[in-house]
Amino acid sequence: MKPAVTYEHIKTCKQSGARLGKVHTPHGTFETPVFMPVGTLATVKTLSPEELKEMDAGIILSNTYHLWLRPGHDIIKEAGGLHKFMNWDRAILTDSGGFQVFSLSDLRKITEEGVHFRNHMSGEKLFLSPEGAMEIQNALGSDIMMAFDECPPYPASFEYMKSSVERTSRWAERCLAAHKRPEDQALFGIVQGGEYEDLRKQSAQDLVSLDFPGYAIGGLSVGEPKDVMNRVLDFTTPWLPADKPRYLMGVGSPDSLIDGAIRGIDMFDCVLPTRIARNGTCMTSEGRLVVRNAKYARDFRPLDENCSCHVCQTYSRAYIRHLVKANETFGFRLTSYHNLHFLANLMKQVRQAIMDDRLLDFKEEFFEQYGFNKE
Ligand SMILES: CC1(C)O[C@@H]2[C@@H](CO[C@@]3(CNc4nc5cc6c(=O)[nH]c(N)nc6cc5[nH]4)OC(C)(C)O[C@@H]23)O1
Ligand SMILES: [Zn+2]
Repeated sequence: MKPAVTYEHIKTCKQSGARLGKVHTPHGTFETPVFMPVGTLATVKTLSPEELKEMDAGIILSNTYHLWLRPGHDIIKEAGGLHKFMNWDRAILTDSGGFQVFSLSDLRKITEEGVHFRNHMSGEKLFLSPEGAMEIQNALGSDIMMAFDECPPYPASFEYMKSSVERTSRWAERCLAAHKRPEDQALFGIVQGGEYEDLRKQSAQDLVSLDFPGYAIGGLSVGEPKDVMNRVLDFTTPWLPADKPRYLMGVGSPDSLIDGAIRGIDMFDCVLPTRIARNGTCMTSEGRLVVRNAKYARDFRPLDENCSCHVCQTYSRAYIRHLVKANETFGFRLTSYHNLHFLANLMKQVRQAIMDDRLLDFKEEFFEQYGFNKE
């Protein structure tokens, strides 16, 4: 059977080893490396699908855990699936819920069967298993589904991490067995193992032996230093097949996106750009800009003088500062639009640098201008 999602390798950057590719899905093709805007509750907060198309977003992310609790996957199924429900006709990836349980709710108890926890809003006792996570994602109809995994807290002991990796591998098998629509929806495995090289290798080999159509690297962007993340990528990606997509979960700062692409990652997601936008912080080519600062009260320049987005062509820092200070929703729409456009444009520049075999040079130039080298 033809897999629902396939990876097409275009070229490898001679200077960095980064790869340029395309991912073909039942809802269209997107180029990689790609940053995926996060739409946890079936909306990329404050923005419309039309605005996301303006910035050429080819895939967005949503969450099993959140949509199961609210509005309920049965309602979304009745609506004809998540694409129809939210009027998004391009690709959707859904995370499986395991991580969200750990990052959102307390009173969690993990067993071989699955995870017992409380609804983070109502306190109601709930249970989620690999089979449950598959049923919900099959109902949502996402093009890419994630396996139900455990993302252990950082740091974790080797012993705990080893038993967790082995359970996550057993859960991955249960996910494959429970997945009802492999011809329409691709199920990606999630590699765990913390910062332990042999556990990352064991996790990757366990999952590759199950022949998933794509692989995520989980257990990162959970508070570890950036050099730890980069080291884990260096010794994990070589165990993943070159002809399948590689997805680094939860990563969205400009430096980590470039460093991840250099290490062979194709897909990224993070709430960072839209989360910081809602408190008035913007990503610009000269670094972060906190537009609510008083120094911008009479600054009539755009957020970013090097940005081609409609926000930067139309509105001033003074106006956006005024809106954000007044807690006006339009202000957060403008900062969110710009931040996502900024990352979409960054990934376009990364793809061009790979095409031109100069991603390491691009990294140097970008870091210099953005100010990372000063960090
Ligand atoms: C960077 C930034 C701003 O992103 C925020 C906040 C804290 O980090 C984030 C992002 N990091 C992140 N790591 C992940 C690991 C896994 C994983 O191992 N398995 C599965 N199924 N899903 C995952 C999703 C992940 N998201 O995770 C939450 C808690 C969702 O908020 C995000 O700091
Ligand atoms: Zn802009």
